[in-house]
Amino acid sequence: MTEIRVLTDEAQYRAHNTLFRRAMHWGPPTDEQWPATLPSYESGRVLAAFEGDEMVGTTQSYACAMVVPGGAVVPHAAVSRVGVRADYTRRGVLSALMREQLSTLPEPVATLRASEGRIYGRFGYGLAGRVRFLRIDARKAVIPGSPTGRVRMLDPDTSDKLLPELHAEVGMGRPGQISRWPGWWARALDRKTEAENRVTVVHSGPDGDDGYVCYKVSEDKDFKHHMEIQDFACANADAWRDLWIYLTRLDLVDTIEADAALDDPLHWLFEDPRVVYTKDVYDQIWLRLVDVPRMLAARTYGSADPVVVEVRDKLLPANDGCYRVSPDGAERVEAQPDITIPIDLLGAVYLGDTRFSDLAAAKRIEGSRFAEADALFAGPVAPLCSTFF
Ligand SMILES: CC(=O)SCCNC(=O)CCNC(=O)[C@H](O)C(C)(C)COP(=O)(O)OP(=O)(O)OC[C@H]1O[C@@H](n2cnc3c(N)ncnc32)[C@H](O)[C@@H]1OP(=O)(O)O
Repeated sequence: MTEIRVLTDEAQYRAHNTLFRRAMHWGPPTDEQWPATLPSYESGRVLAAFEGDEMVGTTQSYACAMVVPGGAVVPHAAVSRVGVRADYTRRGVLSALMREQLSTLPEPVATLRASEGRIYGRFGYGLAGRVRFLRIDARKAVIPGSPTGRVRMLDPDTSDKLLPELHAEVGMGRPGQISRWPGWWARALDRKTEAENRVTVVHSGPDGDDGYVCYKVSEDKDFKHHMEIQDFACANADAWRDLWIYLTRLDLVDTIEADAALDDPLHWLFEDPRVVYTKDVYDQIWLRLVDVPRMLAARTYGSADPVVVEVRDKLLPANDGCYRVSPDGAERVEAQPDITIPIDLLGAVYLGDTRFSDLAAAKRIEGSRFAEADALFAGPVAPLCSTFF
């Protein structure tokens, strides 16, 4: 009989971390890694599955906040470290963990990064945001014109102090972006394991600091230099352009690799748009609406005639019901539905990455008036989450 417990002390957290890491085929946390990992264990949010006294499965979540279409910021649970001991898989351990976690989360929405695409739909998570992985030919990347602001390089101590504050100001510009919690920063800024050889530069415009980029450059066996953009956030187009001017004018860099939103207009910066090559598009945000009435009311909607959407949610049946969505908002109603949609697919359309008409074409949902629903849920910009957890 699987029992789910809330873990409470450091020894249990370390066992949790070891189990999760083994499930991912990684070794246990080293003594060097552990001090920066411990702050990522938040009291009350760490669950483990037990068979008798043996820990056999893990999950946890971090409390933070997420931007929804229209710009509102709502409480959000970042779900992570899901793992089941290899000798206990396919016996319902993950299912028990997910049921317990979903029924006790205080936040109205949760997201996670999925190791595999077939796991989380059954628990109501839908693929809600994708990301492009770009490679830029830095030797040919010419941005005409001059920068408008100033870019300055930070020493590591200044960067450690400034970045959390600056990210909170400039890093929440798209639906799907999430705030960062202290345990996230503890790991990201840990110079022993993560931040070694990382460079941070900050952009300032007329109103002060308004963007930053963190990058690392490494050299391969053929003496080519490759830059990896690790973190990039800015509040406006001038900061964005100036930071890219800085990056592409750096000496001794052959290629630059970066993540970007599907609609990122980066190629338009360059004289030759082909210097930006999309290497891959992969799924990033898997989103679970935990409290559907609250989340439908939190976002804004485009212009179209109202549509009644019927939601079906086996795990959290309080969400079941019909919701009338219009440009003025969303409310629960007793009415004939135009569209019936399972909770995972409502998650998929929520941030605007996917359209109802695409799901209908794929025979994943039924109903009518998909064009109106598309117009209501469409957003001006594609979602993105630049915070890996
Ligand atoms: C957010 C993150 O942390 S992502 C990281 C997830 N972790 C990993 O990938 C680590 C390696 N894998 C594991 O630890 C485990 O196999 C897990 C967590 C993926 C699944 O745990 P299990 O306890 O085996 O899942 P459980 O037995 O509850 O299965 C539930 C259902 O999901 C299905 N399922 C589980 N894992 C997979 C998978 N990898 N691919 C396809 N289906 C899967 C099961 O077949 C089962 O289907 P059913 O309900 O139709 O019978």
